[in-house]
Amino acid sequence: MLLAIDCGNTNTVFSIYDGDDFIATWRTATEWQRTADQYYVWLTSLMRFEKIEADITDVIISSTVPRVVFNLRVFADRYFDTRPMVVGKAGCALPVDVRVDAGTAVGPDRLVNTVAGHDLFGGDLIVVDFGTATTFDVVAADGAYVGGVIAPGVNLSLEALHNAAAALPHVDISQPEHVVGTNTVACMQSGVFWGYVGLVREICARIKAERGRDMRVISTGGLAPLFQQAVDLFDEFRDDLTMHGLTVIYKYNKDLAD
Ligand SMILES: Nc1ncnc2c1ncn2[C@@H]1O[C@H](COP(=O)(O)OP(=O)(O)O)[C@@H](O)[C@H]1O
Ligand SMILES: CC(C)(COP(=O)(O)O)[C@@H](O)C(=O)NCCC(=O)O
Ligand SMILES: [K+]
Repeated sequence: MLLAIDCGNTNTVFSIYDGDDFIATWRTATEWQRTADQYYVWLTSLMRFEKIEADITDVIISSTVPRVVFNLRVFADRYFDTRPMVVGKAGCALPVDVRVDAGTAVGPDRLVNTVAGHDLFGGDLIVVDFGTATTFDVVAADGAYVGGVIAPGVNLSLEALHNAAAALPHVDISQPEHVVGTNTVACMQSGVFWGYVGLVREICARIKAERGRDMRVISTGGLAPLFQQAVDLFDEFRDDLTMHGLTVIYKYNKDLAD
């Protein structure tokens, strides 16, 4: 069985697959100090709770936080006796080209999203991922990653307002009832929510214009449905897009090795 680990700047998601069958998924906060032993205790107690008996033989990791990779490697080696594939590192080939400026270290999550988007929806795509940052990954007709856009994440924007202005409280994102807020929280929610709708719409329109073609917009991340329900921003939403990409990259490398 495969353990796929998607480590973002805020959360790390662990998913187990048996061949193509999805078995289970769990999420924990990303902390680079966490040791291999801590990962193991956490994961096995959740597996026991859900009565899942998984015989993990392979591990694949994508991490936007370089420092966590060391302990995740030890985790795979010590408890599953396997050398993990790490996206962006030697020994982990990608089934798509990456066409960016020389020396650019593209976030592995963006490469994985590109692979997943191409596998599920073909080419000429914009993949929007609502993570710590909001990323737009541009996927060419042949599936190559050809660049994109990085914008501050939704919660990061709200946190920045709260941290920088003494009178602004901590606020959770939601769709405000009116654009014109009549209290502080409603004003902040309006600024970030409608500002974000505009940001996504404008960036997607400009990407399509710059590339001179229509492109499908694929979204992922917990906040995508919140924006989609307000206005038609995306053609497709896939909650598990990054995980799906990890399974595609795993299979691609397994086939190369056989
Ligand atoms: N379903 C959701 N509803 C509200 N907030 C969410 C949801 N999913 C994630 N978030 C928040 O969105 C931000 C990004 O989360 P996540 O997608 O896990 O980021 P990353 O992949 O960068 O670790 C975090 O602040 C997280 O708490
Ligand atoms: C842009 C990101 C911070 C997004 O990370 P996330 O929000 O998923 O934690 C990450 O993809 C990253 O560190 N990228 C490196 C620079 C680049 O992709 O060009
Ligand atoms: K991500």
